[in-house]
Amino acid sequence: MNEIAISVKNVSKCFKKYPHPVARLQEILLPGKSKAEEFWALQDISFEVPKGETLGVVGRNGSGKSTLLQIIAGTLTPTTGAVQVNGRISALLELGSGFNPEFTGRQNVFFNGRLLGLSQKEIEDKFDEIARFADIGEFIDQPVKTYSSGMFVRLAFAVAVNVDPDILIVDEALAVGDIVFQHRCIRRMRALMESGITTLFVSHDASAIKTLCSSAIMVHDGKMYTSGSPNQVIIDYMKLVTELELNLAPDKPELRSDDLPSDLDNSPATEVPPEVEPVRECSTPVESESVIEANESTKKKAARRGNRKALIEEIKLLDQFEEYAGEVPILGFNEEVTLLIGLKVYEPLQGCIVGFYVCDKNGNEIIGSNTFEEDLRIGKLEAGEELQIKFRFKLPLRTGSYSLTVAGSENYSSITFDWIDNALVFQVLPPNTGKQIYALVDQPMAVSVIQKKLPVVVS
Ligand SMILES: Nc1ncnc2c1ncn2[C@@H]1O[C@H](COP(=O)(O)OP(=O)(O)OP(=O)(O)O)[C@@H](O)[C@H]1O
Repeated sequence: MNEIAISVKNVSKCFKKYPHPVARLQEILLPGKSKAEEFWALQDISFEVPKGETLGVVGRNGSGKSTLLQIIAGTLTPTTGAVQVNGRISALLELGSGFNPEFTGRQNVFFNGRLLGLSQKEIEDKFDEIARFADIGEFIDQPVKTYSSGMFVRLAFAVAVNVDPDILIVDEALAVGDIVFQHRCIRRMRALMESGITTLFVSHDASAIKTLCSSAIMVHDGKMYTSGSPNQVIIDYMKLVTELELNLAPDKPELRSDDLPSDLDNSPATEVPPEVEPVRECSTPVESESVIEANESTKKKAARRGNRKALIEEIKLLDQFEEYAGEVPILGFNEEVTLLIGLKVYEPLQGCIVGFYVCDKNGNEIIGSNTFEEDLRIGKLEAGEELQIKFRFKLPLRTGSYSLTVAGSENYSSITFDWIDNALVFQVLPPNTGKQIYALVDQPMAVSVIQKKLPVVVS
């Protein structure tokens, strides 16, 4: 069994909230007459992170993520519960926390290094690498109070990732630096993850969570809402966010497999749309056991959200001959396919936009578009109308299995009426030329070589 790097057991955190600052003083002077209100920022959170794993933490603003990370990093104590950490933690929690504003960047590197348990010699050995990574030039010898927020994060990140931590905790800090720096951070974090360190990564960036993390948790209103694969947690997160926007939020996460029809029962629709599964054409017999497995797993992971003013009632892939490709299509490399989306309107719409993504196993969006971007405008729609939309595109993809996300939103409000993740899974076969595809997508390309002959040496 994997060694556990972080164990969080039944952790809760209660803050006191005072109506005004004087109330805090009154509490000290007149104990027993406190006007403070208790606020539980975290309630009964438990999870474990095995050594070497990268755990993504997602949740809306104020859900308790920073509080949780600060408790794990040891800068806050839990009110109840326990945290056990095996290894040295380097945390990038709040911008500039741990930096003394009067010290120069150089002095802060040494100050922080010592706080993290490194010897003077160890920091001296690492200093050049830290300064190179931060890349803030002469500012390294200026007081950090003169830094821009970008410089701050550069130095903080450079220190955090170069002190040989066993556990790295990163809270959203990557969003502050410029794009070049963000890329450098991601590369460095990947290298650290591959070297076997344990990472906790808080971000609102779904694709960063999906690409960087091996698993994820979602905190909502201070409670553990869901946990699992990054892709599934992001799907649950997006579903909750949409439902909260539409005032449809459930108190608890819903089952994600067979309960799709009932997951929007509170919809304000006047003419109630039928309870539907995400539509797959089921009449064609499945071809093999692996196909059956793929279908079962699709069904388990499919997730649906939206206000149901219109519903996607048909999703089919057609092969290069425009023939139905089956429930779990197996398609050729670069095959031209047609995605057919059938829509039924249940309440009037001020026009709509329908789109799709082809996602890889981690949920990264590889191909996608929508009717608006393709210059196809769909005008006002009345209840009862039905539409069939076709996207035709090629699949220049690496061999493997992919899923389709299909969605529609109302034109002017941009409110989603139906969004189905993992609506359908399909396989892409290797190219029959024998060419090996290493990247996610293969582009046709021209290659040439100019070989310069070495001058003939006459002896
Ligand atoms: N020191 C504190 N005293 C009182 N309440 C606090 C304190 N720190 C945090 N809170 C409250 O606890 C809740 C959780 O805050 P936290 O910063 O952990 O959320 P978050 O998920 O990290 O949010 P964000 O994504 O905006 O950073 C919030 O309602 C916040 O106001």
